[in-house]
Amino acid sequence: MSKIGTAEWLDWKRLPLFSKYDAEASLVQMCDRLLEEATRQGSGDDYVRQFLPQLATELSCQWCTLIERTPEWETLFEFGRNAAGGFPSTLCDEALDRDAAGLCVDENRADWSFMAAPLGDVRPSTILLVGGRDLTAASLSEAIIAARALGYALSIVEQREKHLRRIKRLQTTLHIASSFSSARETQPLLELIAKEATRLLESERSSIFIWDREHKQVVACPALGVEGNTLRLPDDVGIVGDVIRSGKTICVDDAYNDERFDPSVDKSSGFRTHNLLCVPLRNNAGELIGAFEVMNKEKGKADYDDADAQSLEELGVQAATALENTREIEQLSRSRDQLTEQAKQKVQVIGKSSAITALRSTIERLASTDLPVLILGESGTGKEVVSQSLHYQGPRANTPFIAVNCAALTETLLESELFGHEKGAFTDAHETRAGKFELAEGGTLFLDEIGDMSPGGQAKLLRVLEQKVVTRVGGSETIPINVRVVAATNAKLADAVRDKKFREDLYYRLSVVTLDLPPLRDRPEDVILLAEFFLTQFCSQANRRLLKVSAEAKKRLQAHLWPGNVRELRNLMERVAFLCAGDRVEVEDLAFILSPSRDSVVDMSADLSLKEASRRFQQEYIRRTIKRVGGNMSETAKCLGLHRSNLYRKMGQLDMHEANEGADDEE
Ligand SMILES: Nc1ncnc2c1ncn2[C@@H]1O[C@H](COP(=O)(O)OP(=O)(O)OP(=O)(O)O)[C@@H](O)[C@H]1O
Repeated sequence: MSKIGTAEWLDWKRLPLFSKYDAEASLVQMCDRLLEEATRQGSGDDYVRQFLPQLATELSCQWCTLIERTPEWETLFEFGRNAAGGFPSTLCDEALDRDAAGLCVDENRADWSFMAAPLGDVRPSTILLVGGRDLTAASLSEAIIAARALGYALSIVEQREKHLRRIKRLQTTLHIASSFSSARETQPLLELIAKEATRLLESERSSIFIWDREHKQVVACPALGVEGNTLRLPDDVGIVGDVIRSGKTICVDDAYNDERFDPSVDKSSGFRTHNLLCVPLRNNAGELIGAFEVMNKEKGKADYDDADAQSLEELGVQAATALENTREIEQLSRSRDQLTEQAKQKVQVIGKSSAITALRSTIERLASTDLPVLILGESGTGKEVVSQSLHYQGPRANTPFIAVNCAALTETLLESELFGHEKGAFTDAHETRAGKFELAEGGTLFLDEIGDMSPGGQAKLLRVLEQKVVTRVGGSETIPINVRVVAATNAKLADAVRDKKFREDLYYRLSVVTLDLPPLRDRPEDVILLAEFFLTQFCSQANRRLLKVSAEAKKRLQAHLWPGNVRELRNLMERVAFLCAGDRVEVEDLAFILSPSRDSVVDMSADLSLKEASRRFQQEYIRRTIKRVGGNMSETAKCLGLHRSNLYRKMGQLDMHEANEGADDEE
């Protein structure tokens, strides 16, 4: 250490005024250039390295250095050689304490002096120290000006670098957030969050602790090194517990010397935490959902600081939002799977006849393909059930199944119904609406009663099937579609083709595979199976014990001709389930319902209003007509003097279930 004599001092406030002709004037110009350079330069320290030799010349000194007390004195920049060899620590300490520039002579070398000037409040622990042979107190004012200028220059660049670092981190956070948003599952997302936090915060490891309020626990995920990769801990223990309780960030520089630190996680994972940063994890609504922690800042980096905390908090907001999204997606897909499973259970093609057994195995084979299927059969034979079965047994099961009753739509409506329309495309088009093809995207579109489609409708449908794009009515944009089309009809479509009522090209496109459903009267062995299947469904709906069917009643059911096919049987079982008085279905229960004479009788015994009496009469009358014409709805409509779509509407108004089954998409 250098010995120094009595020092002379000058502080910033007592700096004399000087004119542009004074010696200091050129130094002021140098400082001006220094500040300009620092402002221009984005980062780096070239401007200081260039300034020190110029300053040495200006002050006529041989050694020029910037040193910082941390609390030991450390050299930041240096130019020239300290010929005295020693270091005037007393002068430097005093310069900082007094906030004044000081000059003293080295006691071992009378020809060598030191001059120390503090850089001021912007760099409170740094000083400019110079050494040389010809230093005099006259240079103190120059040293103090140069030191101040250096302080401002360093702080300008420091601030700039801080801002640049912040911008870079924000950019990285944004980039990371976009990778979070594409995650669909929680577990891989948690691993991604941990990986990105580790990288962004230059750390060794990161963990997310999800707060399970109900069980007063936090769940560490991923808990690296822990068996099963998850770890549950009480929510009031350790640093994480403190963060959860206070909702505030905690930074720890020496974990094992911090009494809040709980080493049990280290014990379970075999990891050794040195320092850590733990921030509260909040969702978009600001609710605390856990804590987010990074551990062991990379070697060679400073400890975690406020900028790190800010970055981790910001990343935490993105992580929490993404986690909530994946949870919602998972919940939705779970309930979607449940709904699909329920739908699958409901859609069963019941029967043990050889025709139905063969049909089931054909459905199984066709379900995995995208082949267009045409289902033929009398009304009520199960065409829609078969089409649903094709859908739910195949890879499209989780996607929409949309049914359209082509007979229930007029030609003008059909187009907008199938292909959608733009707002204002026609008088009633108040809003833009997607068509059934769009709604069925990825899934199956069931075109029921295809035989009743108008020629114009057939032409448009053919175009869509060929080009696999739809254009909304009134729109110009073509929308690509990926939809499996299954069509059905109770008409003799081949005859309609021969009679030129149905386009041949469309017929061949739709009927790549044809399934012909036999009427119920041709498969009496299925009747009891179906009756019991429906009875189970309706008894549970009616909240009553399952009804047994007596042997006599079974015989009666099998003897019936079932003009309305399975639908008729189903409706009968519905009425039985609700009306049967005993625990067993006896032949009398069926005789009452199946008897042709009773079929036409409307119970007028109760005190009915005229409106209710006529409603019941209409129901009965329509039912009777349907029965009379063998369940053919077009025929029924004709007999009743109604348009087919008006018949469906009427039946809907009369709460007749047959209407829903027959005209799902009735306008
Ligand atoms: N094999 C079957 N197994 C189970 N239920 C069936 C079967 N066949 C028909 N059904 C039931 O009978 C009713 C009528 O069937 P569906 O609507 O599929 O007939 P459809 O041939 O499409 O009639 P329509 O030609 O009048 O539209 C439905 O409730 C359906 O669930």
